Amino acid sequence: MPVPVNLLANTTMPIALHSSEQLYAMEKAWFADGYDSFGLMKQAAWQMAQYIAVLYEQKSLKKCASDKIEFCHRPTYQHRVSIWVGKGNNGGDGWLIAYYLQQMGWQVEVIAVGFDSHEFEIANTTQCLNKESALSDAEKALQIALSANCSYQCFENSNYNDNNNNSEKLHKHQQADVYVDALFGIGLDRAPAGIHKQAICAFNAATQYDSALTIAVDIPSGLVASTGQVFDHIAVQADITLCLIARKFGLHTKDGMDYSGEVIDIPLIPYQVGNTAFKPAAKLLRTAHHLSPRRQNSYKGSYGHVLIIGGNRIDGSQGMGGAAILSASSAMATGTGKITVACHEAFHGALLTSLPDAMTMNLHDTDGVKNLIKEASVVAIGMGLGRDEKEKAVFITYIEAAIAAGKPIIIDADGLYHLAALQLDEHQLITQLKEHSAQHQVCFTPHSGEAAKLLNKKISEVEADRLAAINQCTENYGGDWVLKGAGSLILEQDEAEHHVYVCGVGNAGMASAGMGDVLSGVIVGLLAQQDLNEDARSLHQAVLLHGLAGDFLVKQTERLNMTNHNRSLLVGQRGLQAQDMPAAIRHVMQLLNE
Ligand SMILES: NC(=O)C1=CN([C@@H]2O[C@H](COP(=O)(O)OP(=O)(O)OC[C@H]3O[C@@H](n4cnc5c(N)ncnc54)[C@H](O)[C@@H]3O)[C@@H](O)[C@H]2O)[C@@H](O)CC1
Ligand SMILES: Nc1ncnc2c1ncn2[C@@H]1O[C@H](COP(=O)(O)OP(=O)(O)O)[C@@H](O)[C@H]1O
Ligand SMILES: [K+]
Repeated sequence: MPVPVNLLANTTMPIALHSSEQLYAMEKAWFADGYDSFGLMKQAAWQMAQYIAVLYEQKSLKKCASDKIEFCHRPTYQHRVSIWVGKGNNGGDGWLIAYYLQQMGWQVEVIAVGFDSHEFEIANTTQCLNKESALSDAEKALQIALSANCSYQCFENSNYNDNNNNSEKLHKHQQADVYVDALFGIGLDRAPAGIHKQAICAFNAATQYDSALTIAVDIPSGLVASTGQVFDHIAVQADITLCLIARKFGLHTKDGMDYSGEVIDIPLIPYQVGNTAFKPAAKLLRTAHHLSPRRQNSYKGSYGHVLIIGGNRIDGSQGMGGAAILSASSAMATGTGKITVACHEAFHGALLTSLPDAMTMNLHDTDGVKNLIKEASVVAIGMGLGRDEKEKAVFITYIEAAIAAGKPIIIDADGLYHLAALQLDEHQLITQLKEHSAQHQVCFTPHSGEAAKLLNKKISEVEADRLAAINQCTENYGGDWVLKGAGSLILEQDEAEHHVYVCGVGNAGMASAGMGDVLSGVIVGLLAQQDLNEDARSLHQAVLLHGLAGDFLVKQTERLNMTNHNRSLLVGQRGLQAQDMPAAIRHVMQLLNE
């Protein structure tokens, strides 16, 4: 059997990511160009059936190797597949996969969710068969499977529900080697409820019970293709997702990565149909740009002077000196020439102990800091700055000075907090910053909580559509943005257009205190190094570098040249601390230099 080619598996090119609306538009244009929708569904299902057979064989081979037993084809053994179908076209794909796998000799059982048995009686009549043209694609697919006598049953929750935690009862369904999820595809537009919610839970329980290979058709059911949102943790947990036509944005951000497993593309149609080219919603990035070597004839001034403003101690409250120290250490690790940290004097000793390379300035020495702003190549402000009115005034003063001096500015953490308050007051600084961003680089780095404040929304509203949120941030404030989190979004503007990227590296070990401060340090450190080209100094490069460094500390990552992998740096996800990052950043920088 020919092995289908996974076109994008090992590419270093950015992968285009699309919303559901864009996918429907692509399909529509394709059909308008004279291609048949049911033909496309058959093609999709045939390819997926082949993948399922090959992927199952690969899994069996791996298991034999790990159990140290010889793999042999057993001609008498019939592979068993359980295919769970919904009523939309995703379900249509499922019925056709059942038909093709049965042709290929598999023992097939379809679990039909949301159907009543009456529909199958109608579907079986010749009258219906004769009116094929009046049927939807999903109904045609069902017809084909039924006419080939594919075995099916309607999902009834009582068959799967187990109030007594009795695994025998739970396992009333037929056992299978492979489970295929064709319940919902890109059409999911609300939280699964009732029978659908029950079916998703039962599907996950069954696959776990059987330790079976779990394959999602197009997208795991329950995951929203345009946003990456899963409602109340109700979604199919897939080992592999066979992604049809084009990559879905939701597979790579927010909940997407937790549910989709390995993603395999089945492109089916070209991205450009006739004269219509489809601009993706975003691009997935996994590899950082190469760094050019330094010129021999250079000195520290050739690599910029970073000014970090933060690390405050407000009387009677916690100190936040660590934020500025982490940021400065990370900037230094990227190779910036000089660093000054304007932080509370109480932290100068600690700063110099951990980073003797840095210079210090009293955060509240207004004239001194303003003079430094004039000298600096880039200014990062906000990490551990403090949130009271006094620090708000400090923030305004230093931002105004940076704007007046025409400097690139990075605003993070408490700086974003003040910005949100200033926008409520309709403070002129918001307009000044926006105007400044038209000429100079201004980067804002909120997580969802900070973005919510900046947009006067609830965090849940930002989380429900992170892409819309980052676009809104740019609209309101100008500048370039990172919306941090799993699958961080990056929005960069140039004169012609916005570029949105999804960071495809990083891990949950990075969900720990101080990681954001590290990121601001990487951003400001790269930006200061004018010898690097535009891509190598960009915001997306900084986010990638930060994620790669985090991955580097947690696992062997194929994204970097592993022959040079320094295993002594490995700390694992739970052990990962922000203070580990500068060493890893240096190592990743070195690998990118080769
Ligand atoms: N001919 C085509 O257009 C092709 C479509 N394909 C498949 O078709 C899929 C999209 O099909 P559809 O647009 O029918 O979408 P789905 O199969 O995802 O189903 C959408 C249906 O489910 C309902 N629904 C949405 N959320 C629900 C919820 N929470 N609870 C209950 N019902 C809910 C919707 O109202 C709609 O009726 C793709 O993901 C892909 O698998 C592929 O076969 C390729 C070709
Ligand atoms: N689960 C995750 N996967 C990938 N990256 C993550 C994850 N959790 C956190 N990060 C990254 O770590 C950083 C955390 O930043 P932030 O929330 O501001 O932390 P802090 O305020 O403690 O410094 C961000 O860059 C974020 O994208
Ligand atoms: K699905």
